[in-house]
Parts: sequence; C-alpha cells; structure tokens
Amino acid sequence: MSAIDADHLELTYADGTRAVTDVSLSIDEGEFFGFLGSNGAGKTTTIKMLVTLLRPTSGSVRVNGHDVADEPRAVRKSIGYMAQETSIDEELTARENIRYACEAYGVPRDERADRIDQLLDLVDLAGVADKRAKGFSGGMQKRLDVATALVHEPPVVFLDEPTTGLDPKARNRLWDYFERINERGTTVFLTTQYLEEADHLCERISVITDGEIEVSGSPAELKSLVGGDVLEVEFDEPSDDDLERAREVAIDSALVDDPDAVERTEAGLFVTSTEARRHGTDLLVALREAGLTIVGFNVRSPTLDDVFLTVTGEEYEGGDDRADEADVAAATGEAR
Ligand SMILES: Nc1ncnc2c1ncn2[C@@H]1O[C@H](COP(=O)(O)OP(=O)(O)OP(=O)(O)O)[C@@H](O)[C@H]1O
Repeated sequence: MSAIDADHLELTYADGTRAVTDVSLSIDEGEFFGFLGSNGAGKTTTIKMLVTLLRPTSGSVRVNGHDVADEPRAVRKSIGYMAQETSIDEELTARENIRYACEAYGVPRDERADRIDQLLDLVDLAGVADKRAKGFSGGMQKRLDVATALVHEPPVVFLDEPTTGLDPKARNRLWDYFERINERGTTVFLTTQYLEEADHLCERISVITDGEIEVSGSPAELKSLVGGDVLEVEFDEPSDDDLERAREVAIDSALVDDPDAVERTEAGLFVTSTEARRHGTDLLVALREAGLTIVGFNVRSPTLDDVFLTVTGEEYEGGDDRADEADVAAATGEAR
C-alpha cells in the first residue's frame, strides 16, 4: 500500500490564486521523500491538502489508505505534522509540551509517561525536560517540535522546512532524528530550503514549479539529468565583454554541443559536459588563447542546485546558509 497517493490535485485560493495546478504523488510506506520548489511554488499548499487543512479544489488524496475528504479524522490520527511555524508553548517545559501533545492526540493515559520519556531521549532533551522552552535555542525548540509531532507514533510525518534558520550543527542533529524515525519505518515527507539536506536524506524527490510537478526521481537520477560534470572557470575581474567572449569560446569548443550547457556566472563560466574531466583542459587553453586570464578552475559532479537550474531555469531560492545569529549563539552555548 502507498503511504500517500495524490491524484491530480488542484487548489485555487478564494482570491483566485491558482497555487497548485497539477500534483500527483505516490509515496511508498517507509520512503524518505523530498518535495522541492522555489518560494511560492506550491509546497505548503500541497502539504496542507495532504494533512487535511485545505480541501482540494479538485483531485483526490489518500493517506494511509484513508481518503482525505471523506475520512479527515482517520487521516489526522495517522499523521504527524511539523509546520513551518512552531507549535510549542514557550511558557511550558519540554515535558509539559509533549504531555500536552499526548492529550491533544489522545495517547492513552497509562502510556503517556513512558512515551514522553522515550521522545525526550529521542530528541536529546531529557537533560532539560523540566526547563521552560522559552530559554531553548532555535535548534532545541525545533527538536521539541519534532517530538510533539511524533507522540501518537504516526506512520507518516510531514516536515515543512524543519531546519530553516538553524546553524549547520543544529541542522545535522535534526537530520539524525529524521533518519532514526525513518529507520523505524516511518514515512517522511520533507520540504526544505536546503538542497544539500534533500540530497543527504531523501530517497526520492519531486520538484514543483508553478503548482505543477516538474520532475521526480532519486537524487542520482535527477543529477544525471544535468548531462555531465560541471567545469567551473573563474576569470580575473572579467568585463561583460570578456564573459560573453568566454561563453562563445566555450560554446564553440568540442566539450559542448548544446549552448545551454554554458552558463555565465558573476566572474566566470559553468560548463556542463560528459567530457569535462577528460577534456576540460582543452577549453582552458582555448580561453587563455582568447586573451582571458584564468584565476581558478574546478571540475565537480553535479549537485541538486545544478539539477534545479537545469530543470527550472532558475536558481533555487532560499538556499541561504546564514543562520540566525541568535540561533548560532544559543547553539554554541548549548554545546558547552
Ligand atoms: N491564503 C492564501 N490566499 C491566496 N494566495 C495564497 C495563500 N497562501 C498562499 N498563496 C499563494 O499561493 C502560491 C503558493 O504558495 P505556497 O505557500 O504553497 O508556496 P511554497 O512553495 O510553500 O512557498 P514557501 O517556500 O514560500 O512557503 C503563492 O503564490 C502564494 O502567494
């Protein structure tokens, strides 16, 4: 059985915005699934339909075998949802927050104490269980958020940008918990601003643009769409004319048969080619002969950022690695 089956979902908001125009998904039980798209592409709207918070304008969804329109309560009981906004109460302690979630999700009374202890352990908050969440770092609050979404041991969890704004260390810790949950058999549906996060965690990814699924596949399958390795070349303070001349030299080179494989960057070029490793130096020679001064070059395997650029023609927005300064400070304090 699929954990999530969405068939031609559409959603138009009351003001006429067609946020989702065609989304079909089939996600297996136990799969770690990534849902990627630029800001405003329709990710949150899709998630909200899957978790029963928005009724599709058309199309149907089944989650854990239950129809979202006909059996919303059964769906809600079988999922955990970590929204972009935190759901924790800062005035309560970590333990009280989880206890409150147990009550809300109807966890049987005699199971609650054990469940709370297990979850505090799972997200490494046992040591601060009786401290108020107000004093927690951003990373600790997110971990508490994860715990509250898991109290009823749902077979499917939805994580909407769970690591946004966290520093890399706090993000890495959360990745561990997500992997642990998934290893226990939980299906995970993740959206993220960080493509490296999707690459690290997800078995399969769908990319949504303008409300429609553009492409789906494993990270390796998606990377193969880029069409080769990427040769990055950087010039010494190039003018616009220099960059244009360099682009023409690259397009004329034996490395490239499609002009779209050559991308201008701020100070150089990205050239995608299956021959980049073997014959990249020929291009460097040609560029030098054309009078360009090369100050750096590198051949690398494609990343999901390259996939996004190839598939959508745009750079992935939101891949901003700067964490909140307050978060970094708090996380550093936490490490001491
Ligand atoms: N309540 C609403 N009423 C009208 N339009 C909306 C509403 N909520 C979202 N939208 C619009 O629908 C489109 C999709 O938004 P959505 O929040 O699903 O995108 P997203 O991919 O999750 O983006 P983000 O990464 O910014 O959260 C956008 O154009 C957005 O402005």
